[in-house]
Amino acid sequence: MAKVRVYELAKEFGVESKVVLAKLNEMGEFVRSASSTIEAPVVRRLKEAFNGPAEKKGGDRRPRPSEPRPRPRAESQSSSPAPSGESNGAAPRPGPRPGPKPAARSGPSMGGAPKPGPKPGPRPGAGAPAPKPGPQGQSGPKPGGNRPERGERGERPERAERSGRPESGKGPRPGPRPAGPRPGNNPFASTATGMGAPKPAPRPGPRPGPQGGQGAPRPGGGSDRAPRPGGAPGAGGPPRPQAPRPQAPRPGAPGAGGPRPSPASMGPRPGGPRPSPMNMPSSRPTPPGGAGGGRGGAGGRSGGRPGGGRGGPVGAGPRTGGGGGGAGGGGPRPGGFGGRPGGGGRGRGGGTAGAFGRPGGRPGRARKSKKQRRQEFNDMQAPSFGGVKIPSGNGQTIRLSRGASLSDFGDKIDVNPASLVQVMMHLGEMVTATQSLPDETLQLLGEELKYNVEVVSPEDEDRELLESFSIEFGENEGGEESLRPRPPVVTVMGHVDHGKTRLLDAIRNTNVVSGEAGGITQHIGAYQVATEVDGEERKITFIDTPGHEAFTAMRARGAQATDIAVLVVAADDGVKPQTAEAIDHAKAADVPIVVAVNKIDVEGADPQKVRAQLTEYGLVAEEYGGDVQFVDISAKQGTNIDGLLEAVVLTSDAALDLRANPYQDAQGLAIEAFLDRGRGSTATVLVQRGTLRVGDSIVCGDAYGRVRAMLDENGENVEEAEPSRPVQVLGLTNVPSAGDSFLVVKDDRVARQIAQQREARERFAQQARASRRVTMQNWQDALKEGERSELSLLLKGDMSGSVEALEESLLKIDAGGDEVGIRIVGRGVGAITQNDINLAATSDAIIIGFNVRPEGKNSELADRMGVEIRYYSVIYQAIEEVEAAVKGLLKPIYEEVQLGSAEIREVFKVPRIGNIAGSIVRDGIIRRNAKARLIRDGVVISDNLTVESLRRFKDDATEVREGYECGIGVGYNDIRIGDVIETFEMQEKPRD
Ligand SMILES: Nc1nc2c(ncn2[C@@H]2O[C@H](COP(=O)(O)OP(=O)(O)OP(=O)(O)O)[C@@H](O)[C@H]2O)c(=O)[nH]1
Repeated sequence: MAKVRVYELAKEFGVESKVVLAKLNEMGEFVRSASSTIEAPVVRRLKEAFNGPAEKKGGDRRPRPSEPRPRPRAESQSSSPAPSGESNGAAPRPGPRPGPKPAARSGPSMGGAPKPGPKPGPRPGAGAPAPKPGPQGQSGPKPGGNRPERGERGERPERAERSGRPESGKGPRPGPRPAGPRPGNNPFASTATGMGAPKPAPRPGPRPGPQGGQGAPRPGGGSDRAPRPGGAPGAGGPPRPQAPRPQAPRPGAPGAGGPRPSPASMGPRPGGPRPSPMNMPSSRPTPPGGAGGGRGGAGGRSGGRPGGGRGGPVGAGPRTGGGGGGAGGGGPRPGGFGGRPGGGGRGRGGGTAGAFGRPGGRPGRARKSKKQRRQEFNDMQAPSFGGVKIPSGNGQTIRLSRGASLSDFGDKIDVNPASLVQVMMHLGEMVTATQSLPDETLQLLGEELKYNVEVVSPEDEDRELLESFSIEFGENEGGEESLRPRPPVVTVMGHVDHGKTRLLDAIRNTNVVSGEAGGITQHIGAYQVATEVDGEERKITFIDTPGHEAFTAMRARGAQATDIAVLVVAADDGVKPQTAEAIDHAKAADVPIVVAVNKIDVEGADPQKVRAQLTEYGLVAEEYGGDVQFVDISAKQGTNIDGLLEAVVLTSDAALDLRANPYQDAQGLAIEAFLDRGRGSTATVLVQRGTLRVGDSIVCGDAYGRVRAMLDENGENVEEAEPSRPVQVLGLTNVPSAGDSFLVVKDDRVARQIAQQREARERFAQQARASRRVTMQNWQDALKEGERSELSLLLKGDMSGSVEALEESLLKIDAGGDEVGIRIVGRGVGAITQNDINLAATSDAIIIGFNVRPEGKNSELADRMGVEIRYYSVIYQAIEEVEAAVKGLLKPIYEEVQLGSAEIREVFKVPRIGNIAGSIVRDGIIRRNAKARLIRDGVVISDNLTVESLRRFKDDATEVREGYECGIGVGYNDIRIGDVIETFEMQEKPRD
């Protein structure tokens, strides 16, 4: 739903804007003025708030007799239970009910009161019985009938006055507003009654309806009541928007709503109102109530309500007694179906529609605005997905963040996420509204609904964020003339123990230019060295974190810091698995490789063999005609380190054009960062373009601040850092993450705003990840949803013995046969590392930490990545908990549970949708999306059906209860009058 303004809602609810504002306040939504807009979710809650109370209180609310009805709507809600009489009228709607007039009571019998009624509530969905006017009549007879509320709402004060009956008042009409809350099933429910009506005579009189007797208090019915303005629930049911207000009754109008054109044609049925096809607007069956009314003289007329008329008729007709209707028959309610004035008694009133159709009343009055008609048309056109009607798109593009949920999707297209969940079920995917979804799923849903879904990556989002500040990240400013050469940035990769760390140490100590050895005393994550090549001093920057993990982690974040990879291969060991992996990663990043054949000092070392092996990976040495530099070295002995540096420089010159603009504001990447107790946030950044200076305002990830000081790898202060220079920056507000980009902005305010927006984005993303996090607790849900059938664990312990014992015990857990299993995706000794968390995240595993804890900030990392870590120090406790979780994983056993059945009383052909069964619920409830079967003469004609659509009049209903009419679509066209639709659902059966 689109945003609406407060005054529009007020109009819809039939109250003053300040009442809505006050209600919003109560709900914790602070809205400034009547012209402020409200978000769709709030509108829904507000509607519930206005309608809901009515329902619940239904009975009570009745207009208090005495109450004058000041503001009709408002009051209605507050009003106390009106005397019975009033109840009748009460429209379910929110509308304020006019105060019930004392008179109302008269009708006690109608009682709406009587009924247990309590639930007068007009709640729409509920199907509540209530208000239906028509029903009154019928319902009157039926117990259900009592929904006082409706009546109340329905009426508007004025009307009441006119009518002279105070009582009538009750009905404050719900509303004049068209949009009025839909009463759910009820308003028309009465109608339903209508159907019922035909049935055994309704119970006549019994209802205490205030109004006269209508028996039922239902709105519609109440004879006495003054006509309710359109609202009368009774008849017309809830005040539908269109419903005409009751104006004075028009004489001719048949109370009942006059002839209803409706298709329904159920006409034949005696009193019954015709069920209009549920769906069809036009057809609504007449409201029973009306009927009743019809009879009741008075009531009949009441029909006065413009719109209402119809109700009267129908119902009325038939149920005479019932209705007692007289009462009201329809009385006067204006709006409702109630009879139109004239029509009162008669039933058919102006051409109204049938029960399911629009309210009676003169066509003129009921005339809908263009907008309403268009909306209605659109609704009818709305495609049905799995029984849910959702306005489809027109190929519009909607942008969703990577990992968005159905809830996010719903917000973008103004559709309730619950409907999207159903659509996904229809598409064969069980997902929850808040579950983060993969790109393909979002796109699939978009295709189904005819939207072009564009999933935006975090990098794109960040680019857009910066663009909103007119900042471009990642490009050198200016033309060629502003570019200057910059040193290559190198990462050392290779198999375990092949000497990467030793090589980085050796390079540090071989600063050819400075001639210093061991001068570097600090590890800051990267360092720069100088070497002479062809008599020229050339600098090289080394990332001081060996291995391809950091390299790939950085790339995974969209950051590429490395220009050249040095692949270390031990000459005595040759190519190993991680050597191959490193090659793959470097190639994937399109980074040239220089091979350092290490450990040539070791006996048995065979550098040529390494060259030969690597040709299989596409790395062919220059001496063999290839373009890859191989340098034989000994990191341990410091042999040929400068040869390696030279090879790096030459490769850089040959394969790369490393230039950057040093004259712009600095941009680059955070290599590593930590919180220093004395100096605060300390981040090593690699400047990629521009020059970073002390005093610059910078933002790095979600950290920002002003550069207070910069230090190099020797711990010395640096005033400025040019491209490819790594420096440690002090002055950030918090600690950024490795791979975060940094940039200098014009002032602290911009830095803060960018950082805050990034932080908010990350928080949302984190919430999304956390919502899909796999935990011991949500395993059962995951299993039920068919997402997984095994519990994956990663075990970490303080000793290999305890890890083995734990694994052995866990694998012995009897999880219930083959249904559910335990899978150990990894095990190890020592603290929980980043790799453990990565592995657990990618395999949806839970980490079991036995006497160990995450190292460093890995606990936060696990949180961010949605990985649960459970800590134990007693092995039995771990086993017990895992066992409990696994047993819960046992797949549930389902059994069929009957929900209810409905008899088909009319078949409506709806273009493009198929046949809809105009039915009356005979027992239980009919619930949308429930499974169904079609039974004809006791024989199952079709099984495996689904209640794809369920309507009460024009409104979609979630469920419809016994005694009410509804339109049911089961996606099966061979349905006939007299067939029974039986619905059921599969419920989980507890295991023994
Ligand atoms: N003889 C000899 N030993 C070396 C040489 N380079 C490294 N080593 C030894 O090999 C072992 C592993 O060296 P590291 O530098 O830790 O290897 P690494 O690749 O960093 O290992 P990981 O950090 O585990 O991946 C150490 O004992 C080094 O002393 C070398 O050139 N010659």
